[in-house]
Amino acid sequence: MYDINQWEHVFKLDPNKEINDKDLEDICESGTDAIMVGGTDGVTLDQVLSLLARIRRFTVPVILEISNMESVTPGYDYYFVPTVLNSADKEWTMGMHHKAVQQYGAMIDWDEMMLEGYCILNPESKAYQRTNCDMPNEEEIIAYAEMAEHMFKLPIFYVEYSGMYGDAKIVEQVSHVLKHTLLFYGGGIASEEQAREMKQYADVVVVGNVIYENKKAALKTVRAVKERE
Ligand SMILES: CC(C)=CCC/C(C)=C/CC/C(C)=C/CC/C(C)=C/CC/C(C)=C/CC/C(C)=C/CC/C(C)=C/COP(=O)(O)OP(=O)(O)O
Ligand SMILES: O=P(O)(O)OC[C@@H](O)CO
Ligand SMILES: [Mg+2]
Repeated sequence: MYDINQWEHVFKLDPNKEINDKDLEDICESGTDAIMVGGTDGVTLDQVLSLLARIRRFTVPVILEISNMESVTPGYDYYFVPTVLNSADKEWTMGMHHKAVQQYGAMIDWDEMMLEGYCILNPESKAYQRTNCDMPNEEEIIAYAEMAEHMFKLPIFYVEYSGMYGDAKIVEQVSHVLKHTLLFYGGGIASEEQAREMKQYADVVVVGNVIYENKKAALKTVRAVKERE
């Protein structure tokens, strides 16, 4: 299913982490709507190519979430490009993007590329620290979501708690101000209950680390999200 508007569940695989063939097969055949390949650090072209070749044995759509230009390669179904809205540095909102477009603009298929407006809310996460984020309060988070929807018209607003289960009330508030922009939630989902709770408000729930820590629990999140009325 290649229509992102229909997606509800995505597994995120970190190219910088090992996964054996059986686990990869179970994840790809789980009924998830897509596999996203991405991580904050240590992402190399070799890892990104190798995961792509292994995931391609299955029919699930596969997305590269770009974290650096060195590891971009053709062959993915979609390219998701993060722009970190609560970063204090222009570099992470549009600076790297500006350079990338100057260098690779002619090669970009714009229909395959989607910008994700990230709001990173876990100060302990690598992504928060790497991109020099500021911690927004509730009103500021809502304002970022409104900007994503009405000013920048981004296809995706991503409430990111990478590594930590987040505040469902915030996700609920954000859901009220988004109509066209899809709401992605990711961070710390390790059980069916958590997946179900965040799915009440998010269009798409993203499940990452638990794949490597407890595959059985990870697989159950797919059913939890999809069973919901
Ligand atoms: C060859 C070909 C097909 C070319 C075309 C490709 C294409 C579509 C190019 C687009 C050009 C473009 C605009 C590129 C953007 C350039 C770029 C590098 C932008 C910066 C992106 C960015 C802000 C990265 C920062 C890191 C970040 C926010 C990553 C998001 C993923 C994330 C939060 C992962 C969480 O993992 P982590 O925190 O590491 O968790 P662990 O602790 O578990 O690892
Ligand atoms: O790894 P976890 O904490 O599940 O987070 C998923 C994803 O939002 C990370 O970018
Ligand atoms: Mg991770």
